[in-house]
Formats: sequence, C-alpha cells, structure tokens
Amino acid sequence: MGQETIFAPQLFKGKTALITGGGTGIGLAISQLLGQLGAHVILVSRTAETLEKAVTDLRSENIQADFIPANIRKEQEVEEVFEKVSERWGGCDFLINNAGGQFAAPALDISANGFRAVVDLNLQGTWQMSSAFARMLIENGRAGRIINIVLCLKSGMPGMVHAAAARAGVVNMTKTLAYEWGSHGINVNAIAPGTIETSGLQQYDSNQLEQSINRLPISRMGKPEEVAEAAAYLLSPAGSYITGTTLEIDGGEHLMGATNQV
Ligand SMILES: CCCCCCCCCCC/C=C/C(=O)SCCNC(=O)CCNC(=O)[C@H](O)C(C)(C)COP(=O)(O)OP(=O)(O)OC[C@H]1O[C@@H](n2cnc3c(N)ncnc32)[C@H](O)[C@@H]1OP(=O)(O)O
Ligand SMILES: NC(=O)C1=CN([C@@H]2O[C@H](COP(=O)(O)OP(=O)(O)OC[C@H]3O[C@@H](n4cnc5c(N)ncnc54)[C@H](OP(=O)(O)O)[C@@H]3O)[C@@H](O)[C@H]2O)C=CC1
Repeated sequence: MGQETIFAPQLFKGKTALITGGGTGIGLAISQLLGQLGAHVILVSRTAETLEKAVTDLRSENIQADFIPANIRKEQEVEEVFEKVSERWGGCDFLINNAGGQFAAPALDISANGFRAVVDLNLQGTWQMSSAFARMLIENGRAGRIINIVLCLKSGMPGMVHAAAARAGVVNMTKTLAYEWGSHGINVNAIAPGTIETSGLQQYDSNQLEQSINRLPISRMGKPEEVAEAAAYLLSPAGSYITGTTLEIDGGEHLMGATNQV
C-alpha cells in the first residue's frame, strides 16, 4: 500500500512534520509520503472532520498521525498549535506551509477586502506559522526545515493578482528567512507547483484549465504525489545544503509566458 516512492522506507524515522492543509490534495500526499517514510505527521487545517478522516486513513496504514484544527490566518490559533505540539509531542522538525488558495477574478473585480483575504491566508498565514515554528526550534536549540508551497508565477498570473502578489512575497520571505535562520540550522525552501490534479481545481473553468495544460512542455496535470516526492527530497539528508530556493514542479510552466485568461 501507500505511495510509490524512490526514498528508503525509514528515511524520516524519529522526525515529526507539521503539514498545514494536510488533510486534502497536495498536503495529504505530503502527509502520506512523510508518514510512510517513518515520520510522525501532524495535520493542521480549519475543518476537523476532514482532518479526522485523513488521520484515520493514515493510521490504518500504520502511520503515526495526529491533527490540530486551526485557522492559520488567526495569530492566536497559530500560537496554540505550537503550544500543543510542544506539550504533546515535544516539538517538531519540519513545517510544510501548504495551506493556501485564492479565487480567480480580473484585477478590476477584486475589492480591497478580497485582496486582503488572499494576502492574509497565503502570506500572513505562512509568516505566522513560520515565525512560531522558528521560535520554538530556537528556544529548544533544535534544527529544522521549512517548505513553503507557492504557485508557479514566473510570468505573472492574470486573473489572480492577489495570489501572485502574496506568493511572490512568500518566495522572497523564503530567501530572507533562509539567510536569517541558517545559523540556527533551519533550512527554508519553497516548491512552486504548476497545475496539480486535486479537488482544489474544481473552482476553475475546465476549458481554461485544458488550454493551459495543452501548452505545457509536459502537457498533462501534475500529480500531488510528484509534489510530495520533491518535498521529501528537500527534507531528506540530500537537501541538507539547499536553502532559499524555489523548486518548480510544473511540467515546464515556468518557461511559458503568461496568457491572459480573464
Ligand atoms: C484566471 C483563471 C485561470 C484558469 C486556469 C489556469 C490554471 C489554474 C492553475 C491554478 C493553480 C492554483 C490552484 C490552487 O490554488 S488550488 C487551491 C485550492 N483552494 C482554493 O483556492 C480555495 C481557497 N479560497 C478560499 O479559501 C477563499 O476564497 C479565500 C480564503 C481566498 C477567501 O475566503 P474568505 O472567507 O476570507 O472570503 P470571503 O468570502 O469573506 O470574501 C472576502 C472578500 O473576497 C471577495 N471575493 C470572494 N470571492 C470572490 C470572487 N470570486 N470574485 C471577486 N471577489 C470575491 C468577497 O466579496 C469579499 O470581499 P468584499 O468584502 O469586498 O465583498
Ligand atoms: N492544485 C494546484 O494546481 C495547485 C495548488 N497550489 C497550492 O497548493 C496548496 C494545496 O492546494 P490543493 O491541495 O490543490 O488544494 P486544497 O484546496 O485541497 O488545499 C487547500 C488546503 O488548505 C487548507 N486551508 C485553507 N485555508 C486555511 C486556513 N485559513 N487555515 C488552515 N488551513 C487552511 C484547506 O483545509 P480547510 O478547508 O480544512 O481549512 C485545504 O486542506 C495551496 O496552497 C494551493 O494554492 C499551488 C499551485 C497549484
């Protein structure tokens, strides 16, 4: 059972990973793979029922899995996540900032509040999680790794200006924190997926999706498992000298110019 992987079965034995949005899509594939490779995985998102089901399924495969419901946009809830992680499990080693998203709309149709909501989730939420995680590690003199899941945005993203701006912020935050926290033994990297086949894509127009896939050098959608393999690589000993980078897992989308889809 489990996901196909190139990695050795007990690669992450003794490690604990916290995955935001870990109950669905890309986050669930990362939770599954890290768990399958021996890590204790802790899933965080807003919906307890989704998390509970994912954790039950993971446990049925003998994966050590737990969950904490929390909204990463709420600073107090983020603080409480790390209090619980410290009290219950003595801390953790890896943080995967995967929770995120946006709505598609032409820039002129996005209100100040709409823009703020997307920045709040993708940029502020990622910052709050990263900051609390790093403070916990540094207090305990423990090394760690952060992976930020962003978006492919090399050429701008017509129809998603709020997400483009927020994720560009995360890419630069990745570099800056890699610099500041390197001396504490904390590696910080990002993964920029292209179009990955998850239920999260249901909100997009299927014709637009098909057009955007057809123009890719690798003209298919990616699989969540392909993103998970990249995450495992960055968290593994093979990634020990990698920090501040953004790895594109996108079928070559970053080579293409932006197309106006709105
Ligand atoms: C451009 C088309 C491209 C086509 C295909 C190209 C390839 C696609 C590749 C896709 C790659 C990325 C994929 C993914 O990210 S999958 C992730 C999956 N999940 C999600 O994205 C869902 C996440 N969205 C949300 O959770 C919420 O929408 C969000 C957090 C972003 C906002 O939630 P919140 O509860 O805070 O929002 P409110 O409902 O309170 O609204 C806040 C304001 O935003 C305005 N709004 C909301 N929706 C829209 C809309 N569709 N259009 C315009 N404005 C919108 C809303 O009105 C509020 O503003 P006001 O108070 O001013 O009214
Ligand atoms: N699929 C794709 O093509 C691509 C996806 N991405 C990004 O990858 C990530 C995963 O996406 P994907 O798996 O496709 O989609 P999903 O919609 O399945 O994943 C989004 C996850 O984020 C969680 N989440 C949303 N808001 C919050 C919040 N405020 N606090 C805590 N958790 C939250 C959701 O759980 P809950 O609702 O329970 O809170 C959900 O588990 C997202 O950041 C997405 O933008 C990037 C590029 C392409």
